[in-house]
Amino acid sequence: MKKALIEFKDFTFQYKVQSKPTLHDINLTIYEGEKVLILGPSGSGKSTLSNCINGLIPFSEKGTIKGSLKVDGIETKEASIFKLSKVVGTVLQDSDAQFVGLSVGEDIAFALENENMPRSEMIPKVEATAQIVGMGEFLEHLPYSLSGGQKQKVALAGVMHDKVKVLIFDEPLAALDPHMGMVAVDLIDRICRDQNKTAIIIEHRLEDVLYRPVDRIILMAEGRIVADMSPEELLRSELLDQYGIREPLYLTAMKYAGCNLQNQEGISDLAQMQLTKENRDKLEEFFRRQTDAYKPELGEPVIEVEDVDFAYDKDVVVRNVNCSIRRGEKLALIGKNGAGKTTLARLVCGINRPTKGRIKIRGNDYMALSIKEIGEFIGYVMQNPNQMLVKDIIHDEVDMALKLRGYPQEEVEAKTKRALEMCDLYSMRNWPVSSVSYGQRKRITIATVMALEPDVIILDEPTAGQDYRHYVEIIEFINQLNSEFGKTIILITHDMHLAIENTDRAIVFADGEIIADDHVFRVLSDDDVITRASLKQTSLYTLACMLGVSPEEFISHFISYERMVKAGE
Ligand SMILES: Nc1ncnc2c1ncn2[C@@H]1O[C@H](COP(=O)(O)OP(=O)(O)OP(=O)(O)O)[C@@H](O)[C@H]1O
Ligand SMILES: Nc1ncnc2c1ncn2[C@@H]1O[C@H](COP(=O)(O)OP(=O)(O)OP(=O)(O)O)[C@@H](O)[C@H]1O
Repeated sequence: MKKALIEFKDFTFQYKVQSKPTLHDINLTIYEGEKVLILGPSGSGKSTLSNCINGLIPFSEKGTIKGSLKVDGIETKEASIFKLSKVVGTVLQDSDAQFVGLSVGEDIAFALENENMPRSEMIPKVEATAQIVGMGEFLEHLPYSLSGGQKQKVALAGVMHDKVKVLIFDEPLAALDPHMGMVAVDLIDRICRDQNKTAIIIEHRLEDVLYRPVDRIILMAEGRIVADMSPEELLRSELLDQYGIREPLYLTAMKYAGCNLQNQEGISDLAQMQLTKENRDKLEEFFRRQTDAYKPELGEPVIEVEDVDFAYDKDVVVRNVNCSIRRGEKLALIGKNGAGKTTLARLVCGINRPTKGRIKIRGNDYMALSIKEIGEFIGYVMQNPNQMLVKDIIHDEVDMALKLRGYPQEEVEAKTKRALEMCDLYSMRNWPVSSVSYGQRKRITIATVMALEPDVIILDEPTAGQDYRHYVEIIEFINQLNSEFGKTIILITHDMHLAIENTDRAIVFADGEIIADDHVFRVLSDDDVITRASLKQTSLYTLACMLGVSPEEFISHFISYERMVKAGE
């Protein structure tokens, strides 16, 4: 019989600063060697649950525990965080908070140094590990000089040599490019199987995590466990819908086609799934239905990037970039980690200026404009909310830029209230920023930028860390800004699901250069671009191949059909 490694019994936890418990009556056993996925809406207590397992609660985050939690036989509230760190390793949601070394190499070597491994043995191990996550050339680099995804890759490499029995991954995929996301899911799978480790994965991207099988899915809502079942059972149930979890794209397509999911075997593993005759016929019929391709109406160019290069010191990281973005466009900047997407966004906002070439805003060279002046026209929501937040209270954070710009008090209040309401934060406006979850912090930064009502909005991974309800709200809100107010939207994202459903054009980056600029569905049907830019096909592509129809046409049809369904809602 398998050994119980993590045992919650009638466990309740209340943060010191909260008036009610965040976790209620948790009864949960996780066995040695299991791979468990935790799903649940934002704020449902997923990170709190995992921080109880790794000991951050109650040692760093104070509060009251009732009931019992044993990890490898240790009652956590009676142990030290040092003792628990020998059993549990964590890849945190915020990779900035994760770095312990002064360089990439030192960081990856940390666990090995703790074991006093001789340098001659350690160096090749560190090099090999860095190679696996694609960071072999960055061993000497400093943490601050890495892109968001590069930091996440180092964090993953760092736990590969941990001798711990349990590994927790808190949203490991959010910052990784699509191909690296697949590598990470595979890596986690291999670590579990080869080293018999127990893995707990918290992730909103169900489609991406299910690239490799998981044993169980635990669904949390409002601090309680509401389901604990196999992926197969969960995907067949109504629970994803009921608790607002985004389902994989192929399931959406099957539902649009009217497929019967109850008698469809292998529904959690698309690669192995054998479509029933009935479902195949339904999907083929769905594909034959005619829909009009959607054509957005676009205005004049608002941003023009001409022959732009940019170098940090001597390293040229963006090379010969040319693109023109028109008023009212909704486009995605996609591509490999470290390819230069964030750098381009920073250049367009004037935070950095080109070392060669020029950028025009509304037809004029922007060199004469200050960052503040550019900020009136272009709003930029950064990838990591913790890099943007400076105030203690949510409301003060959102009204700060309006006050700095000297708006009359009444207008400041009205605009702040509107932005808070749009981001579902109004009821929390007087809360301290420090007491809300990562996903909630991301929404604060979106509200901060929205309050200024800029014409162009650049959002760096806007949906990372969001549950589906907030994902939909944010996306609908962004779509509304675009369709009703003609705002130009630029999404930097690794989420191909998001790009396919919500943008009309993708600019694809690889190694500092633009390698494609076309419709999203066309880009995602081009094998060469996918490989060079470290992208991946969505499950719609796989489904089209199973049906033997053109993936490009199938995806294009799916997008038009979905827009028609949404327009009718
Ligand atoms: N350090 C803290 N101090 C006080 N309250 C906290 C703290 N961290 C989280 N909470 C509260 O606990 C609740 C659950 O937060 P938690 O981070 O566990 O949610 P989550 O399910 O991981 O959410 P997300 O998907 O947004 O990361 C939140 O509503 C939050 O207000
Ligand atoms: N402050 C800095 N100093 C030196 N190099 C930097 C700095 N910031 C970024 N870089 C480097 O510039 C390159 C481009 O980084 P950028 O953040 O633009 O990539 P990205 O495409 O947004 O990546 P990701 O998808 O991982 O967020 C990377 O190789 C990165 O290491």
